[in-house]
Amino acid sequence: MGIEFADVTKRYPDGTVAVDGLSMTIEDGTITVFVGPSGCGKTTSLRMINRMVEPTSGRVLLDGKDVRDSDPAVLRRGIGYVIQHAGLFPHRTVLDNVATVPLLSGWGKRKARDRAAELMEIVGLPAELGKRYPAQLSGGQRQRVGVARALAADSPVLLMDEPFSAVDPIVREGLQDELLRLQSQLGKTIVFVTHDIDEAVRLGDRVAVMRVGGKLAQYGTPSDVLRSPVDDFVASFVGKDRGYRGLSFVDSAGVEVKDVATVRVGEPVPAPVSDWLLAINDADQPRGWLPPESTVEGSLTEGDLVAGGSLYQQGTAIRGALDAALSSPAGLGVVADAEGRVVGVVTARQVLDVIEGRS
Ligand SMILES: Nc1ncnc2c1ncn2[C@@H]1O[C@H](COP(=O)(O)OP(=O)(O)OP(=O)(O)O)[C@@H](O)[C@H]1O
Repeated sequence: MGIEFADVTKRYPDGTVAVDGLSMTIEDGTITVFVGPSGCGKTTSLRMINRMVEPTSGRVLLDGKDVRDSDPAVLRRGIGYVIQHAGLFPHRTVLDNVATVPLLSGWGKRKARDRAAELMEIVGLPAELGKRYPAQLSGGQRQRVGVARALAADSPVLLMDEPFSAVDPIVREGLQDELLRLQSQLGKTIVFVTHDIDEAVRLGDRVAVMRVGGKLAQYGTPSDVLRSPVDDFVASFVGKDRGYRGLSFVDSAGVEVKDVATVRVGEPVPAPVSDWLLAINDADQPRGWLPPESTVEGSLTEGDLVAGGSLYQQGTAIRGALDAALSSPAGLGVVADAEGRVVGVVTARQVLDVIEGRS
């Protein structure tokens, strides 16, 4: 089910223009991510799809039909919706929260609960939590219940407003992976809001970068946005490509691995530090990153370092290379051999080039 914004503007009663002349088409079966700084109109745009917010002018079309022609309650029942603070029913058990929509759709209690149990497993919740009440869960667990509940609706359109923002990075990555895996099976039209560009390029088939004032700054594939930002705002939002050069070779997955400047923990650091330096230990394993402009008195200690991102092990699935690049504070994904020794680095752009067959 595709979605179209046709010159949509939303001005709130106090005069705030939250969305200004938005025109874009969201393709059926894709994940489209609205990303941008706080207050740029992402949530407002999302809520105009299910009529929680009505446009001041312009039209929102769902499957070619103006959403204003649908009864809001009926429209919302047919669209899954996940929000940051999951909005669970406090007096229902977790299992019954997840089973809400199947029950409303007339499934028997048993079947609805079986499905809910399956969904809990899918989002990584232990079965025994099903008997608890939402207040007895951590924030991250509640969030996963919210995702499971929205998936239970099994609607062709899923709206997700910062669904993973409140969970810790490891859990968040797991949820992102689950979402991608589910999406590869289900092919829903997912509209996802985040302020996190890494999350946006990781999840999005298309990324819509918005700027404050409710204007669409750029709309394209993650690689379009990373490779060819249309202006300085988008360029600074997606982060600069640090253009590393050096000796390189091509990994078995086709990624060109470049040299990286390293410093060793326990040894003095030559001044000045003008770029990110990768800190390694005596076994040549990565320990973290030393930021530009750092001053280190005496020998380098782990306390001087910024924690590194994930490691990409040479020859493993290329996805890991992208994760390593996107999760690295230096924008450089660390490539390691089977013993965890540093081989070199890759950038997200390089990996995207390989994925797209352009290099
Ligand atoms: N009900 C409202 N009344 C008045 N102004 C509002 C209302 N809701 C949102 N706004 C304003 O509209 C603008 C866009 O808000 P919106 O929540 O859509 O942005 P956002 O990009 O989702 O931000 P965030 O990432 O902080 O949630 C902001 O300036 C916000 O203050």
